[in-house]
Amino acid sequence: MVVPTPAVRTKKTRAVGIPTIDLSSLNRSELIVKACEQYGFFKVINHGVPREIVMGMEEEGQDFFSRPPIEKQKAGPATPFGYGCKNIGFNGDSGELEYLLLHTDPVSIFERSKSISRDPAKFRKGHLARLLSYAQILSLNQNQNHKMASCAANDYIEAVKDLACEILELVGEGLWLEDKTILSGLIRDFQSDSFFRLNHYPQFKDGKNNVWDPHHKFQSSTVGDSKRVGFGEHSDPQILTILRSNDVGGLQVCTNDGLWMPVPPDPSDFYVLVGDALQAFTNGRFSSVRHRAMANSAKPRLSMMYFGAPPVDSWISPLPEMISPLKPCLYRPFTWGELKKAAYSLRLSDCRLDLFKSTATHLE
Ligand SMILES: O=C(O)CCC(=O)C(=O)O
Ligand SMILES: [Fe+2]
Repeated sequence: MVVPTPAVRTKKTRAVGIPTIDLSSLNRSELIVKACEQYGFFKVINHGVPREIVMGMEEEGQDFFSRPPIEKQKAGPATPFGYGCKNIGFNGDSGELEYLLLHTDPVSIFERSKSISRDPAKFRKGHLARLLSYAQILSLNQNQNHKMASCAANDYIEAVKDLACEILELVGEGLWLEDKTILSGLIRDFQSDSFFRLNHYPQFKDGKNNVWDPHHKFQSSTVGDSKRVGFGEHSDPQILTILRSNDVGGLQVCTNDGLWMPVPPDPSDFYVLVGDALQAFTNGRFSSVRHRAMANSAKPRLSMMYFGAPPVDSWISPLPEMISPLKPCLYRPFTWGELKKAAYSLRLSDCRLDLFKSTATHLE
């Protein structure tokens, strides 16, 4: 047995600039690497994801969460995929939110589609990934405009997956990796274990003073003094997260000096978060960003996360280019399945990557 390090906690907040990367700029790969090193977090603009695709997904998400609980529960419990309310994970973490967690892996969704669809043969025609997600959304929508919903989800997932891959290829370029597609290849893999998550944070009626006002800077007291946690402090275990929210604030990221930085919402752009797996691949040159979402707004917040992950059996270990006599290998090789299992068996805020350090203390 190995013991994870307790999480760093802090109550302070501060407003500082968020690194913003123009994906059409010439020096984008250097800027991405710099942002991943300094913050493990950045915003991308000029990303090329069409607005209609994003808005289509937002509408479907809003429609889903506006339904009565009994309808939402038809998506099945979120253990691990489906609809969840307040409970996060399996170990007692909770927050002021409801969510829908979907697997983007075509094979497992295909399996699920057999028990969902009234006409499974229909699902076997055409491109699997498209048809399979269709099956999941169909289960949520029953007889309602499910075709539209399935297209919205598939289009969105495809678009953000492409964006994640483009960013990972730029990371490969910026790090001078011999194979620039080594990381993107993992999430493009047919068996990639990537997830898609929609979080809905209901409005907070007493939170009038805490509404995000785009015309004013965050005051340190605005978010820092607000106690309602929507999604507690954690890092994402996957390679990379592509996050987008409606125009309501709540996301905060933890800086290297342990301060919470409020992230202004920007419905037209995406935020990118380095996950634990990328920290391991880069031998700690990038750090996964600790983040949380507060739920203090007088308006409901809807966020959408694409978590880019490798196939369950694929190995994660520091890339050869990241190792040198001065930077010895920090992590032993492990599979994504092992890291995921560690994440499921620990609390949300635990630093599960510590379990895989070369020097981790093994307690028998
Ligand atoms: O809803 C958000 O803005 C953040 C949620 C989050 O960090 C997650 O689902 O992993
Ligand atoms: Fe997260």
